[in-house]
Parts: sequence; C-alpha cells; structure tokens
Amino acid sequence: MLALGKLLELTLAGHEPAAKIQLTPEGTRVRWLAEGAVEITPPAARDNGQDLLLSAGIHGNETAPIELLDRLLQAIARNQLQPCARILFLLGNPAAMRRGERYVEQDINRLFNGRHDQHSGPEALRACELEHLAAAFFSKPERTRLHYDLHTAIRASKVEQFALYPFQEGRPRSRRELARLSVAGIEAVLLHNKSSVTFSAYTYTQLGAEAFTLELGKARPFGQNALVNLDRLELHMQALIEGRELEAASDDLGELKLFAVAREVIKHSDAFQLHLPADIENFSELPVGYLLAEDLSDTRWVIDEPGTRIIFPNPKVKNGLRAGILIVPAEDVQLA
Ligand SMILES: O=C(O)CCC(=O)N[C@@H](CCC(=O)O)C(=O)O
Ligand SMILES: [Zn+2]
Repeated sequence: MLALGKLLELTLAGHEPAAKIQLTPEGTRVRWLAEGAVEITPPAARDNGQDLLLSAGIHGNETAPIELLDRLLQAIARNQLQPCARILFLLGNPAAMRRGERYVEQDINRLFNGRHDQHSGPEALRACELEHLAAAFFSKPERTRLHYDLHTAIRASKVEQFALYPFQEGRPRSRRELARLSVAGIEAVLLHNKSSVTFSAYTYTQLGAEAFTLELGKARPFGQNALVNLDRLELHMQALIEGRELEAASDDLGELKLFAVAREVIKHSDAFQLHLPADIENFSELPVGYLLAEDLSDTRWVIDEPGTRIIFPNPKVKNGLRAGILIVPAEDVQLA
C-alpha cells in the first residue's frame, strides 16, 4: 500500500509524511496537502468531472466516520478502488482526535463561514485552514461539487442515520442528491431554514457544492464501532468514487423522511435549564404545551406545534450556542 494511504495513522501520530506525492500503478495521484488532508486525482482519461470532499473528525471523538474514510483511502492506496472522481479527504480536528474529545477549546463546527476571524486558538486556526483547503479543491470550473461531512451524535437516536441539509436563500434542494442519500441508507433529512456556521454550510453557500452533514449513529471510541452499520453508506461512497451509481440515476426518494427546522433553542445564560430526561433520544416527539426549557428573564420554550421532535438537546453548550433543534415534518419542499 502507498504510505499516504495511512493518513489516519500519520495524523494520530502527528507525523508529516516524507514523500508528499505518490502514484498508484493505475496512475491515480495521492497528494498530502496538510495535516489530515490528502487529495486524490484520477488519471485524466478516467476523470468523470465529479469533485468529492469527504470530511470526518470535525468532532474529534466521532470515530466511526473517521474509520470509514480510513478504509476508503486505504482501498485507493492499495489500488482496490480506482477513482474516477477527484477527492479531498479531510480529518477535521486532528488535535481533538488525538485526545479523543469533541474539541480542544471550542466547537470547530461553529467557526466556519468566516466566524473563525472573531476567535483565536487551535480550532479557529484549523477552521480557517479547512476553508482554504476546501476552497482550493472546489476552485476548478465546470465540475460537479459534492461534500459529505461525516459525524456521529452524542446521544442515541430513534432515527439512527440522518442528514442535515444547509440553507441558502432561493436555492432549491437537489432531488438527485436526496435520492442518493436514500440509497445510501440515510433515513431522514433535516432541512435547515437559515444560514449557519458549520463546515457543510460553508461549502454549500460559499463554494457552490451540494453539501450535507451526515449523522451516523452514536459517538464511540476508536475500535468500538461494531454497532454502527455503515455498509450501505460505504457501498454508496465506493460507487461515487468509482463513478458508478448504485441504482440507475433514480430520482426516487424512497422512504426518506424530510423534516424542517421549527426553532433552534439557544442557550443564553448559565441559568438555562432543559427539562428533558438525560437519556432522551434524538427525534423524540414532544407534546404540545410541553415546557422544554427556561432561561434568564423568564424566557420559556414551550412546544406549540403538533408532531414536534427534538434533536441534539445539550444544556452543556457554551452560552450563545444552540442547545437543541425543534423539527417538524417538512411540507411543500422545493426540489430541483
Ligand atoms: O449530538 C449532538 O448533540 C451534536 C451532533 C453534531 O455535532 N451535529 C452537528 C450538526 C451540524 C449541522 O447542523 O449541520 C453539529 O452540531 O455540529
Ligand atoms: Zn459531530
């Protein structure tokens, strides 16, 4: 195997590879760009015009997706997968991965879309570097741009594998990309309704990529991910890399459920209280009239829409950040 196929090993050891560029026997070029960053370029004769950014480890303790990207890159470096797409593999927050923690000083997935300019510290620097790497990768004209930012969630979920689709004013969601996610085993997609500061929001709004945050089960340490079944997603990603479609270019969304954001619950102060059991699962339904949270100045969050569900409830986030998202089934979604 080419040494650059060991990106995860190099990154966890904090090592820089001696050789920065290597070629497979089939002529695929593997290039190390920066810590946790490797670019794959297929031979010109095989290039199908697809640019694919695959990122994981934006949160350092979300290991199942990191292991998935490691398997894909190793397969390329062993010449077992022959890419037709250009690919950028990014391991988002190496310092946090080495500690096995979500972040070192602050959540890097709140520092994109330029937000890193207002902060200092390792995550702000890394968010800036990731933006530059993504922008350079997606700078070639007339190519198709797709970004999957792979995560796992802090808590268990009634819907195990789901995606979050960023928002841009006036831009319809892509039926084809939703159909692809359905084939890949994603059960639900949450449609954001405002611009955000996550990595996928940056590549979607600033770089014109189709972009998704994928949530792939519950976060566990390295080597303990046997319970997370990513087989369908892995087959889909292998097919994307090799320029194959698993199901002939279908626009069928299958069983995929679409949800819209009703409200984001923002924690404003240390007085914030979330009235939910500690072990509540993502996508749990909350009854109308339920007092969900309270904060300073008599702020109260009461459920007012039937069918409301909660995802990512977390009273421990820093003040000013999102402590949960209330979602409802989406209606009249504009698809192109
Ligand atoms: O499990 C949790 O509470 C958080 C899971 C997580 O990290 N989710 C992402 C979603 C990003 C998005 O909205 O696209 C995040 O919060 O960064
Ligand atoms: Zn995450």
